Amino acid sequence: AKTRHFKWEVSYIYASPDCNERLVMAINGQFPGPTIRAKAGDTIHVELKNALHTEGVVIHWHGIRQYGTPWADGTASISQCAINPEETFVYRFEVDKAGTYFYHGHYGMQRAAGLYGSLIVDVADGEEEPFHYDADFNLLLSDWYHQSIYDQMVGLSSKPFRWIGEPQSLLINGRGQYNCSLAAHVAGGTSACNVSSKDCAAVVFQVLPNKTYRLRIASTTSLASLNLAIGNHKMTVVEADGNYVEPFTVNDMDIYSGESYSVLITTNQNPSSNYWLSIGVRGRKPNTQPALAIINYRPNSASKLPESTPPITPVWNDYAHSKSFSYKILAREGTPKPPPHAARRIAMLNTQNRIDGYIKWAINNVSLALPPTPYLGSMRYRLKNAFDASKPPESFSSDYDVMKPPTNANTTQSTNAYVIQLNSTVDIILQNANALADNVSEIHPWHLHGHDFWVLGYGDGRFGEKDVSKFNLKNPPLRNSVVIFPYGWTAIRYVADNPGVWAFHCHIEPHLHMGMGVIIAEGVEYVKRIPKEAITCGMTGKMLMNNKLP
Ligand SMILES: O=C1O[C@H]([C@@H](O)CO)C(O)=C1O
Repeated sequence: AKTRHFKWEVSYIYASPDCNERLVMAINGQFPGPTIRAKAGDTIHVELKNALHTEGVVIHWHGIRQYGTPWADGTASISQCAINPEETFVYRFEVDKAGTYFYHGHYGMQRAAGLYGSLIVDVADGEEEPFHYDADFNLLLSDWYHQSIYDQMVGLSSKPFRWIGEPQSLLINGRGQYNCSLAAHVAGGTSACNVSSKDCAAVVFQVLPNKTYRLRIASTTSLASLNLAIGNHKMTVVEADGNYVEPFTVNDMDIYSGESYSVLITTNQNPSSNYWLSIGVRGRKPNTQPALAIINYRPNSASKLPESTPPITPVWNDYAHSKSFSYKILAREGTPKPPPHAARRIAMLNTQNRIDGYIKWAINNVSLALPPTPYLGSMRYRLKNAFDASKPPESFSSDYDVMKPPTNANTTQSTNAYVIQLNSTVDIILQNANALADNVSEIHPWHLHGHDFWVLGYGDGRFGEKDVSKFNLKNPPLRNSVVIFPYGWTAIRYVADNPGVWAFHCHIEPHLHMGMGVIIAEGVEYVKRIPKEAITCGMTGKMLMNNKLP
């Protein structure tokens, strides 16, 4: 195994991801940031310099469990202090499992400003993937707003509330089209794109006929749930979130923010043509053009536009279609199985609420607020009053009607955390509900830091004790992200085997900003000495200054 060294600088640059120039957060002047490619067992060493003028920054390595390095998880106020301008922080961690990952900002809404990139882990030398392919491609999917993230954040925390609305464009590897279509010549009804800048030209994937390609697809969208399809080609899903799944073949797939997949495609179509790859919006009434990329069968010219129309995204609220995809995802044989029983079950009700007229999201009526001192340090060194020491609720009222808006929408904000017994097995039931408006319940993709979990099942309506007997303990997929469908529930199980403090939250950037997440802590007393640079702020900063490191 190798140690791979990177020297990165985060700064804003001018770029035109969808042919409209804006400030974009970049790494070493690149947007999206550089792709990290490593082998399982390698150590990644990133010296991250904050070259922003007046704000802090952190980077989260999404899907990497950070065994033994919880301070490298890159979550501001949770695992570390935000890195100040001109300062450098070293992220050093092992990538222990092959798979398709990515990294992104985890401070304020910096992810939505463009702070993201791919992290691909190949199998270790001498190991083989359990499927064959000739070459692979990365597709990092995102959505893009023309409004700055400051404008967005202020709007979300203003009274009256100003919702950010739907994104202006969808991006594939940082490139998209705003209010126009690359396929206007065949699609009709849309205006043709004037792709004047290379920043926003069509992304081209060059292939040879009769080969098999692995598409590594990850979504780091701020808001949008996506559907991806390729004209004339079927896709065989083989990986989800860095875990192998039992292969299954589909014409199109949904992908939610925070998820990653690998699919295999075979280039067995008429080789004299090129084909569209399309991503469009699911789960919210779309007001954003699909993004298109070109599968370019060599030796055709890449600029030869496909003659067929791009695949059409399923209707946004066809949830049956989305569910049928999610339900097909099962563990590949050989995947570790869940323990047969859980020691604790936490039910988490997801609701939209109000505090003094400000709109929030809450879990069991607690809307997450982050403390000035990162939990990892304040818990490790047992500092008093660094955060709310109360216990967050284990469940919610038995008469809560998830099909109706909350009868009492008033919520409370708290920095409290779930403390989990080290090495215990925990079930979490994520329960969706009606939002503030009548007849509205939205998709929320939840992401757990520091662990993979098993997805034991999904259901419609309110979860009940009878549903426990339907849990899939035979071949539940291992993942780090999972969706809850409108008015439905999702059950997960995980083993709390990673000493540290971890976020578990909705991966929709504005929803997290509005409090949609919880903090879980386990075995913090076993965390080895935390690098001082990670905790030199707030109360841990004072502790270090007083030379009181226990
Ligand atoms: O958090 C959200 O707020 C709006 C809406 O519910 C209130 O304007 C919306 O669509 C969200 O997802």
